[in-house]
Amino acid sequence: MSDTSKPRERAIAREQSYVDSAYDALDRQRLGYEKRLAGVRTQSELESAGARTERDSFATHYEDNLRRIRNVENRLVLGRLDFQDGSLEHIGRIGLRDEDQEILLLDWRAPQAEPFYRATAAQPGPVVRRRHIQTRLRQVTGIEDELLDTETENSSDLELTGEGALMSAMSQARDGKMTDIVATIQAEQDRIIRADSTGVLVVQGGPGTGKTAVALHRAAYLLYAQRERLSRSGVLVIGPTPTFLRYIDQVLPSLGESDVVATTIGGLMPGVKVTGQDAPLANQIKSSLLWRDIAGRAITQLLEKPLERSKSFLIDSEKVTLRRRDVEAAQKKARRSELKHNESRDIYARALVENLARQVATAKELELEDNQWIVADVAANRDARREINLHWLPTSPVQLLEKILADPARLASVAPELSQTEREALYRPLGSVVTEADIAIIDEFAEHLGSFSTDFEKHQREAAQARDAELSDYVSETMSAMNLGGGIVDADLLAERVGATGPQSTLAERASSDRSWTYGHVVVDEAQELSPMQWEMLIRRCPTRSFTVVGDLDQRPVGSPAGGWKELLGRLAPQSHEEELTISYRTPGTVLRAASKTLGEAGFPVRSVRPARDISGSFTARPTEPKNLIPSTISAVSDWARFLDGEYGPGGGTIAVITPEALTGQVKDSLVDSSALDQWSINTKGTDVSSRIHVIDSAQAKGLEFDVVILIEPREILVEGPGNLYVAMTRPTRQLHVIHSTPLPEGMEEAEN
Ligand SMILES: Nc1ncnc2c1ncn2[C@@H]1O[C@H](COP(=O)(O)OP(=O)(O)OP(=O)(O)O)[C@@H](O)[C@H]1O
Repeated sequence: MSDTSKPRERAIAREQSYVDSAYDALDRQRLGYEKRLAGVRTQSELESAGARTERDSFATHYEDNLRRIRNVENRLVLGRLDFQDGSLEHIGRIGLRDEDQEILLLDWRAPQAEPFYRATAAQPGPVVRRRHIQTRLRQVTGIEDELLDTETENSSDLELTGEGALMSAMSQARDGKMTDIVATIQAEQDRIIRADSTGVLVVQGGPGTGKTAVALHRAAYLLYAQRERLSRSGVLVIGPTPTFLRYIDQVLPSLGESDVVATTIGGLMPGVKVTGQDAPLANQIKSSLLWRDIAGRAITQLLEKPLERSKSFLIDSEKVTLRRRDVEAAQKKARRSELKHNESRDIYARALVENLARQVATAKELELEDNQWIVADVAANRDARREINLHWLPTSPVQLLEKILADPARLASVAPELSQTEREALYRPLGSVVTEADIAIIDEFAEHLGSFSTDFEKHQREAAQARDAELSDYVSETMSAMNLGGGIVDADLLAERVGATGPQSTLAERASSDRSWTYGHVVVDEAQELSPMQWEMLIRRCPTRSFTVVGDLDQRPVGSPAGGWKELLGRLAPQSHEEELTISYRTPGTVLRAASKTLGEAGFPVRSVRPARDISGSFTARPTEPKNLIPSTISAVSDWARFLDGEYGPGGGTIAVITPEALTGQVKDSLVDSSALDQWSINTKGTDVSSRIHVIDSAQAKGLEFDVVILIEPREILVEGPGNLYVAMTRPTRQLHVIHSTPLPEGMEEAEN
């Protein structure tokens, strides 16, 4: 670098050499793990199972680390803080040290990195300068400095930090995958990300205020700050739709974190797949906490029935009688055990088998204690077994729900609170598919029933538990012998990982396949939609009640629970406290104002949201004839795709056509068939988030964003629900274009003029 070069170029060159040394350190780590991995892999001639297990455990550990290093490669260095005393710190996606163990990069989550997100000109603390470093691949492409020791005016009244980097992040083309915001987290977001994890933190925020981003960065923060606790229990993330989960699935890995289970509410019961949908009334009834009482009644009335009349059998040529009072006594004994229904069945059955065996022994004038073969004969008698089973039926939760819903008389007897109309709304024949609202009920039933497994499965489970215990001792010895561990792995964890067979080797995979798994922390996105039953299910997943709950009450669909957050959270309310996010980083001001005006005019005023930026002309509307609705849509998609080509290069950016529910299929088919759109990929399956063009309804649009939204017939979407229209209008980052053959809703018309 010559002396004549400008100060900015010199600064970039200096940062480049720092960034180079950070990547050198990352490469050294990578090489180290690659070597060790190759080393354990070459130990192929291992005789004992223990030695093989040891090799596998280390291989898994090295592979995990290599994956983590690969994931943080992009934009490794985020920026730098200069302090009053002349010292400086570089902030990175992960912490790194050089060969002399000196800190090269501070992990963004370290307490010393906090001022990078929080220091302001008004409250700079010891910081004199904050520098954002922009990189592409391993190249520094720009720096942005904020001097905090001078009375510099913030260019907006929003107190945005790193405005240049933020504006550049916000105006990037969307590609169907959410990216992390670690370089540009804003102060109000950072306070939430680093908040204490005890209790229920509720984050209310309008569309685009970064609730999802904040919730995921908070998960990464907690995994860092409480590594010890959370690496054993994991974090559960609940999202609204499978498409949404795909949309966010890169964020945590890019922050170097993977011990997270991300699922929808419908995915929370291992082995139960949701393929159906309830009508609104059935959905509403299934949300009610009433099912907690129904569960108890269903079990006592349907599965633990009294014996109406005594039954006699011939066993070993002796006549024995199963009496009503003996069945009752056996049931009482089983209930006293306080085990769950399926699990206490052995106690019940053993009592009755013994009762009948005693009758046989008495008739034969034998001592039962000396003649245990009689017990075996009774247990093997088909008639006796059948009758005993009938009064304490082992059942799976799905079977129990099926049984209740398929039989109106049964439903009436276990749910007398429901009206005839409500019971009719719930009816469905045996063998029907499971819906999302069923899941929380199935979970409640499972809680009362306990595990339902065949004897073979029981035996397998016990054997696996014994194996895990042995393995844990073994790995612990090996670990101390090899000086491994330190921080994120411990003997039990490693043993669990190694001991698990087949693909179920990561904590996330094991947690998601175990209904009774309890997580260390639960993050709930789009939380405004959860029903009381669904909250109950989540409390079970995290009995310590450490939750981050993010959502927007204004985006509630019709039929969602009413009231504020306290009402919504039910039993979680006493532990909850609320924070608010107020600045939208997605939606241009013009579009936000149009949405707010439209909802206000329709009689559903929404909370105010301050836009971080505006794009003039970002809201447009075009009337059309009903017969031209589809051709107009096709030509709008084509026009806007070309517009995006011009803005971001060919194929850049995404377009969503958001339609009323009834039109989605027709519009999608027409777009797919249209030769005018041949050159662009259309998401036909629903989950293909990387397509350029999407045709969805407002429910499917939840949580997502697109460069351009083409909104069809907004008046009809308003009829579906004000929350639906609010969601649909606030998805674009660049342009909202409305096509309508019916008049625009009132506020929208004015906003357009
Ligand atoms: N600090 C930030 N820096 C850069 N981009 C940000 C920041 N905060 C949020 N964003 C971006 O703003 C967009 C909206 O964020 P996000 O989806 O988290 O909002 P949300 O509040 O969950 O929205 P909604 O309620 O509408 O689903 C995303 O593209 C996100 O990356």
